[in-house]
Amino acid sequence: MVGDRAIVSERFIRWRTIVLAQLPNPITSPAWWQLMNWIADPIGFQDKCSQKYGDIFTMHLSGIGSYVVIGNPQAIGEIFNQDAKFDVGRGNAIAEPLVGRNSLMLVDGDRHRRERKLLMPPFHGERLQTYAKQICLITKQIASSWQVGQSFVARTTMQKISLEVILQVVFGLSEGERYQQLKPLLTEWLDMTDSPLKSSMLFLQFLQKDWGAWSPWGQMKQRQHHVRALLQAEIEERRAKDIKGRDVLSLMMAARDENGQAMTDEELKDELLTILFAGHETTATTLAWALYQIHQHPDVRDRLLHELDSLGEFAPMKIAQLPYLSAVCQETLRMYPVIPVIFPRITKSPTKIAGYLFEAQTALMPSIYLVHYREDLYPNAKQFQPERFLERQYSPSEYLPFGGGSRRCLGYALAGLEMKLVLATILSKYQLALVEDKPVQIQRRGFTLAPQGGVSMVVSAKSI
Ligand code: HEM
Repeated sequence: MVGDRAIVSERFIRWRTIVLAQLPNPITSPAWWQLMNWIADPIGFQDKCSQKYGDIFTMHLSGIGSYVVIGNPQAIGEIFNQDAKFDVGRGNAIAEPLVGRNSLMLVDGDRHRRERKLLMPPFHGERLQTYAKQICLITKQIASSWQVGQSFVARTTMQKISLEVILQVVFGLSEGERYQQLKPLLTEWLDMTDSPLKSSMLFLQFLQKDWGAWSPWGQMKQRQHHVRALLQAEIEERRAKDIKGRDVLSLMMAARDENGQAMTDEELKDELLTILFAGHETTATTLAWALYQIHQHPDVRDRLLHELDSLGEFAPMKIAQLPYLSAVCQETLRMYPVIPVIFPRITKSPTKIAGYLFEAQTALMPSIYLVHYREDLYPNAKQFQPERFLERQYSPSEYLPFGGGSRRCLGYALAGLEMKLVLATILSKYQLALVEDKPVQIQRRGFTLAPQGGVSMVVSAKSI
């Protein structure tokens, strides 16, 4: 028996070696070790691998699969330019337990094009202007409880703001019993993966066992069930009362595809959860990093305040156009990609990228982190220098915080607007300071990367 097992495992190792040998620069450490590193420290792991193997290498994550990690902008440009040659949705199956199988993130081909067409309008163009005032108001309301001398955790407060934005702007909920139930429930649900250890249940299938309310996965499923039931009740009530709001859910319910088909209730719920997961933590975390960097650099803060003052009035859409504020947000997104890699692109047929011919079914994973820290593109890449975005234009494959091609983040315009308006509202009313002088480290939080400890801040002064 032992001999049989040895032969089988030897065959497996030989097979894996052949498969990996066809992919560029395979990492040689065991697959389980690579998975542990990927979960615990995806940034340090990528740093070490790129130093050893260059800007294109292959990692093998035990139980998940092999990925060709790409930190080379030319190669990424080739991928973006050949969108139709790749599937993306099926590579995101890992997110299905959270967002549901109809999620935009999980579908491909015509289905993806249809869903994107239905979902795009509420997040772009004039629609955005209607959300601007709401975002400023939400920020003012949440910050109004701050007292001088009071400390707070920036990420937690930014999460309150971004959750409220999603609830009001997307779900159309700002009061009532359903809103009161959903708010704490969503926070508890999202906080279930707030450390690398807790995040491992998203990556390790053997932890995804529902053994009732005492098991972490059981609790996860229970909360999900509860959230979905509340969303279903909201959809049914709106339909029964023919309520037509200006929020994204109302627009989604009214949208029809080219065949006159509306979205089903399951699709509506899956897309709401997709927007919640994709849009809320990402924006909150980036805002926390922005506050951290702005308060580490008094010159940046002074220049921002000067720019805001020069406007005279507090006009949201003018704020959104301010060049230095925009550069501060861009530099924050460069240094702290909340999602370190974009969605894997899976070749549908043999495809040539960067001189390599990849067989069908190869997963290519462009790395935002590796590109954003290239010294040839961003000199002194470890330093926060917003000016670089005023001095130079970067191509879509050199600067990709929101991914690219046909899968580019659906909410990039909303996220950009929200970041600028929240920062402008807070900076013009409050003087804040960092509680600690030491550097804040990056830590995994679910599928995202966040500041360890969340960035502790204190309110030093308020202006009326
Ligand atoms: C700072 C905030 C945000 C960052 C850094 C971010 C980043 C990203 C990235 C890197 C992708 C993958 C794109 C690719 O593979 O090419 C993505 C996809 C996506 N994002 Fe965002 N995002 C943010 C905010 C938002 C917001 C506010 C929403 C919704 C309102 C949103 C909704 C989505 C959706 C639905 C997708 C999937 C798109 C598709 O598959 O077609 N994101 N995002």
